[in-house]
Amino acid sequence: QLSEDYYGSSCPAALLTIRTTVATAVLLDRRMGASLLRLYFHDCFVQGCDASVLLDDTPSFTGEKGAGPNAGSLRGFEVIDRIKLLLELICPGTVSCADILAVAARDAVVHLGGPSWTVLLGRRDATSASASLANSDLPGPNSNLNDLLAAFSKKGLSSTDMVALSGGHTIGRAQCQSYRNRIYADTDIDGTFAASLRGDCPQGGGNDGNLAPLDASSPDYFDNSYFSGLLTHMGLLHSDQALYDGGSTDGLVRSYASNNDQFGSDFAAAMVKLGNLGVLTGAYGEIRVNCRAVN
Ligand code: HEM
Ligand SMILES: [Ca+2]
Repeated sequence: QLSEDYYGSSCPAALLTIRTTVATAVLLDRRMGASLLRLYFHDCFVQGCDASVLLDDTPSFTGEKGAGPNAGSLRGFEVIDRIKLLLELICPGTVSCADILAVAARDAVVHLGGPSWTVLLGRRDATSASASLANSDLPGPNSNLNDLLAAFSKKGLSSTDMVALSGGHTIGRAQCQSYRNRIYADTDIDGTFAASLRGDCPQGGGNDGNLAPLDASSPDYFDNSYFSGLLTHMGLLHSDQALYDGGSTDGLVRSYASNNDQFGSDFAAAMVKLGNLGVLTGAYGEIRVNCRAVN
């Protein structure tokens, strides 16, 4: 029941406002494109695409920001705040934070050279959040292929959707604590690649926050080189290499590595599916005035 032209008469400048704010943010910090894409994924996988991820903790409320996969790692909240501030000036109480996340993710991908797609609109914002669902439903970096397939299947997403969406790791960075296990314990990793990462990510601990690109060859450009990297055993996370490790998804990884258009169209289709998860419409939810707090 989402629709393309949802804000066509109520807030005709909404899409342009989001696009220009995202463009500015990405110009100032290329990584922000990746961070906005991840924010959308972490919203939609927990309670659905309802902006639950944006709610701040209060003395009487614990949201998702402190959950394991999010704490000290999710970025981009200030960009969403800036967009919301502008939209509240031009059409108060109209555009949901959940729709802002969905459009910003699309625009971020486009700005970094990736595919485009139509974002259906009309999501409303949750009045609750779930730290426990964030901990249980977001897959961790040490997941194996079965874990990944199960986590996506739980959301009604296919193995093709899972592999295509994992291609989101064609942009952005991960912290040492997310790939330490991979560079010391895994055997299906390129030796030179592993050695090059070890210096900044000591085995015994420390430097947990040091960053490495998820796609070593073009971390700020949205292309299929993430998949080429998997073919040479240069996936940064254990969960990345799990997609190409002798299992059922090897063939799809090879296809995406050799066909950027196929990756782009499957990624776009899967992003639309992701955007339909658990959406609140009609009388459910609200249009938050401030994305960090319920009205
Ligand atoms: C398949 C299961 C997935 C796992 C296990 C996973 C795990 C992770 C981890 C551990 C990080 C690094 C966090 C840190 O060290 O701070 C990360 C970063 C990232 N993830 Fe995923 N992720 C998955 C799927 C996705 C999907 C579906 C998308 C989007 C479509 C996505 C987009 C990103 C992006 C763009 C970054 C970099 C963010 C930045 O640089 O700020 N991930 N992911
Ligand atoms: Ca959510």
